[in-house]
Amino acid sequence: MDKLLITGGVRLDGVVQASGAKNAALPILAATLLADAPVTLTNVPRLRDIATTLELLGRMGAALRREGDRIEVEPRTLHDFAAPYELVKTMRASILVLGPLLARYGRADVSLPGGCAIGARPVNLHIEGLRAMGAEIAVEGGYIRARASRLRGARLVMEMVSVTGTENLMMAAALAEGETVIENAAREPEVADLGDFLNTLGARIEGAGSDRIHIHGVERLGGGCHRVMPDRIETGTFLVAGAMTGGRVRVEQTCPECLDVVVQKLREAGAEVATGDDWIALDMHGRRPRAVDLHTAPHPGFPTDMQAQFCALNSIAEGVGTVTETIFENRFMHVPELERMGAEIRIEGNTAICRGVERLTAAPVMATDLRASAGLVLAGLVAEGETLVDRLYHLDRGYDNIEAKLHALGADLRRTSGAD
Ligand SMILES: CC(=O)N[C@H]1[C@@H](OP(=O)(O)OP(=O)(O)OC[C@H]2O[C@@H](n3ccc(=O)[nH]c3=O)[C@H](O)[C@@H]2O)O[C@H](CO)[C@@H](O)[C@@H]1O
Ligand SMILES: C=C(OP(=O)(O)O)C(=O)O
Repeated sequence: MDKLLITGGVRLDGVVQASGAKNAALPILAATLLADAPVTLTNVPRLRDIATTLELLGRMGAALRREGDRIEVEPRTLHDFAAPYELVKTMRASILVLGPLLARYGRADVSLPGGCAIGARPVNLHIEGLRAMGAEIAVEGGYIRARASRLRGARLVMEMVSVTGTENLMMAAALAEGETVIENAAREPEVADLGDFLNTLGARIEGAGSDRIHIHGVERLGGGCHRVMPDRIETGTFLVAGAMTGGRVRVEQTCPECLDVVVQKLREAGAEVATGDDWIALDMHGRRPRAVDLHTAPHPGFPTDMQAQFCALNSIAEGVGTVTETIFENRFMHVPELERMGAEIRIEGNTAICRGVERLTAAPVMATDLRASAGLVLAGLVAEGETLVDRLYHLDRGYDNIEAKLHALGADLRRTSGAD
């Protein structure tokens, strides 16, 4: 099992290119199932979750070709309409094939994802929305078994803001008969990117990226080409790395307007941050960050996927900072590991109260989920000594070549196999 060995204490300095966004590429790959012609995607990140999605699409019968960051999908050879438990359990985003399969092929058997290390993660809103569009859905044996001759457009009012829920329903509605309106839709930029992709294939979607999405169902979707948007969470992670090490980091090929709140928090932490069309440059001028207070919220609020990284920042910052998690009930698994490195953090309900320490000390730590791993890597970058981050497969789900990118910024780290 791969581990990351990090020698802390280097002030990061340099330029890094953002990869394509995992959380845009996954729904877009699922949406290729709606098409009636080949689809080409570019800027697809090299991640374990992408490999899992390709395995899923391949098992269903899609023909796939991958070259670097480019993936071609021929969906017309599809013959199997199931997402089995063994794949869904490794990647919750598999639930995103539910809407496309049902809308395009009239049937889908998708394993229930269940919870994961960060919380319960229910999908009742996906099921209720599809039912409102006329689908017959049974939940049995751990599977969602959905059938529909043709979905009908409907007015869907989301009781909670759900990112994958909005995406599943938007994809299903693209091929439904008539009009669908999704109220209280998730406003994440990745939802907008999915809407743009579907419109490229011939869908008629307005308002994706706002809280009200209007979809005029069409008879068929054709092929097309789409460039996946940049990864705002990867971008934010590198910026926090710059801030924590007192360094200077410029992220290019990214999406500054998707990171407004994160940039605001970095400025509050004392960083000088400049932005351009597609770049963000952070300079911490060798200073120690100031602790920040934040609470996670659906976009445009502070992203839950950046919370662990800011816990790491607060752990070495000046002062006391509070991080309140409102999306998931159990997303503080990084806290006990940070404490093993000397962080002083107290959890009260859904808030982590952190009094920054002058320095962390290296320790072997264990990653429990994707962003927790990112938080521990960041802590390792500033800790005294050699930090060994175990269970790196979590990190590989969502960070494209992270060690090479950090290395380019001057970090001292290397991947080791379990045998080392
Ligand atoms: C709003 C939000 O920040 N969503 C995050 C969520 O997306 P993801 O799509 O995984 O989760 P949702 O957005 O659906 O969940 C948001 C909230 O709604 C609840 N819920 C969701 C669906 C449902 O059918 N019933 C229900 O009760 C969830 O328990 C959660 O508290 O995790 C992703 C991975 O960390 C993040 O990238 C997203 O930013
Ligand atoms: C937890 C994440 O992903 P997933 O929803 O695939 O578990 C994430 O992107 O931070």
